[in-house]
Amino acid sequence: MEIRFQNSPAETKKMTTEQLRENFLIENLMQDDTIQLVYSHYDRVIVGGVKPTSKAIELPNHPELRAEYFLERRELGIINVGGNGVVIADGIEYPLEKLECVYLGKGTKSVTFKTSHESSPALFYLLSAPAHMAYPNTMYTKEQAAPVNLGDTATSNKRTIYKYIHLDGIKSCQLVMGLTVLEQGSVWNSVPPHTHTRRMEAYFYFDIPESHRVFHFMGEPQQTRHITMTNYDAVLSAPWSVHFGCGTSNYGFIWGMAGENQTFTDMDPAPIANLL
Ligand SMILES: O=C[C@H](O)[C@@H](O)CC(=O)C(=O)O
Ligand SMILES: [Zn+2]
Repeated sequence: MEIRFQNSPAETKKMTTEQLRENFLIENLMQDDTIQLVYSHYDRVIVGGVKPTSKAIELPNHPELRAEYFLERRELGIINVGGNGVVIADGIEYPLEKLECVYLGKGTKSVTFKTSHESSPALFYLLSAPAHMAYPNTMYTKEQAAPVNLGDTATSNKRTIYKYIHLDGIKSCQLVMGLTVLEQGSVWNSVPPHTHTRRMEAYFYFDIPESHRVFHFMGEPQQTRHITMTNYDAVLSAPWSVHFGCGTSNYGFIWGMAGENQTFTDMDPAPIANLL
């Protein structure tokens, strides 16, 4: 597990492209028969990826957690962006098709990931945050996520938001998690932009065609920077940072947050006309 400490706004505005990428970009999350984990000190969130192909993969413990097992004092959100797969939590199987989600609460001792068909591996994206009580392990399909249509083709941001873990969906201590899919011809996400200094956020981009890229914007609203994202890359958004992006094609992304509150609409607008 890689550990990433925090960066201040003052430090971040002096960073080169390479430094921005080293500190905020998370690459290579999906590698054959491995689990990849990155511990961010922004709200102590762990971002991960699991790609089981021929064998089952277990969620490991890590000495940095000083726990008996990974979820002893943590909760975990899992969304599959690949072929059909199964998450097994304390002996109970949760079959997950593409874009389905399972939440595992504090106290879940054993977690195993499996692919159903080796020819089309499951790709599990993980987001974990510290938890103070045990909410029940719960699975949701796309339909249960109450899809909401947002944006407009005129502004190239027509998209559908699926909310999985939030106040009116799967209950959690602090995780808020879901995904957004852009329609063909729509390329801008999360516009108009916002910050929420009460919560960090992480974006994980998927379904970006191989020869295309998403330019993910970050930084203080009057000190924006961008990070060029490839398919299956994630990016950390500091609580003080904007997070929005523009692709050279349409794509999808998983968003997830943890911090002071779980109110999805608790956002401070960063109006487009004020961005620098
Ligand atoms: O705080 C909320 C997050 O930034 C995302 O949910 C925004 C998003 O998915 C979108 O507008 O498409
Ligand atoms: Zn946000």
